[in-house]
Amino acid sequence: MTKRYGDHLAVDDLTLDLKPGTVTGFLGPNGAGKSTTMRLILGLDHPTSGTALVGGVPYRRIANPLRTVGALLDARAVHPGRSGRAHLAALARSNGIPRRRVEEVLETVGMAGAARKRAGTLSLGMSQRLGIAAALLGDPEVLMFDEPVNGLDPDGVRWVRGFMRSLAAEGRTVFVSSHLMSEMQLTADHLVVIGKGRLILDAPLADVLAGSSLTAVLVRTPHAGDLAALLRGAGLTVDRLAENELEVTGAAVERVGDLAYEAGIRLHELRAKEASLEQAYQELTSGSVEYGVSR
Ligand SMILES: Nc1ncnc2c1ncn2[C@@H]1O[C@H](COP(=O)(O)OP(=O)(O)OP(=O)(O)O)[C@@H](O)[C@H]1O
Repeated sequence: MTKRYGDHLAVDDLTLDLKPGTVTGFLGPNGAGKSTTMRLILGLDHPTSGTALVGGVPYRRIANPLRTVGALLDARAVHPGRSGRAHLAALARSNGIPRRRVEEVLETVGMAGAARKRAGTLSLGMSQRLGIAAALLGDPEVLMFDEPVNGLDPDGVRWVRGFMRSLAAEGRTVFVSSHLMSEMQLTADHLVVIGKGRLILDAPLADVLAGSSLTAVLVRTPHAGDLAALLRGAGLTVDRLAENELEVTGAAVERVGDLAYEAGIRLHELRAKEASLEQAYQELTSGSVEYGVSR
């Protein structure tokens, strides 16, 4: 899809395929086009060119959309004078969803006790929970959340994380945007990164972390000199951190272990030191075009 506002390209020739059974984390700097992409998928805005399909169908053609796609874009977009329960009941009625489902989702998100409060008086965290409840109402196969942990306390953050994982484990397609790299590292299986509306990266989380130049293998051995020479000979980059400690880049932990074993070099420690997603993300979005699109 492409979305142009005047001469500003908010989404620039973006192609994505979101898979069931997966939490796809959607990352990008402010103004990158994440919310716009979600709005385009939900038919809240029209792409300038291209299409978004949900299960092969444009959102606007889905008969009971809440039963197919649940979304939380803006937790405060609820009538402030209505109770959480009344809000959910209205949504259920207009989408042919049985009334008992309202109590179920209130229970699921842990706000049954606050269901009578007017939406306008809820804390941001409780509003987020109400928004998640609304997204779940139709028991949809596809769930989209724009910054769902925004405003949540640590307990709430942990709850959302576990919840996203369990939705994906049930085979649902979960698409979630966030600014919190550390959070995505714990939540997502797959990452999509955009910058200035363009796709920068579309890859499994594990590949992103492994591909970062900051990912290294740490080795402790009484024969650090011999091992360093051996690994350099095999084309790897080796830093000697201490008398008996090396940091190796350019190979996975298995390769380093195998090379040492074959040369009969005793190891006292061998472990992968993963780059944090934060670091990998910074490498990716540092603005250089040479990162381009990679899969
Ligand atoms: N209705 C609109 N009219 C004009 N410009 C818009 C409109 N909606 C979004 N934009 C612009 O499109 C770009 C992408 O905005 P969008 O909200 O999708 O980014 P985002 O990645 O969600 O950002 P954030 O992380 O800050 O929420 C921004 O430059 C924004 O100003």
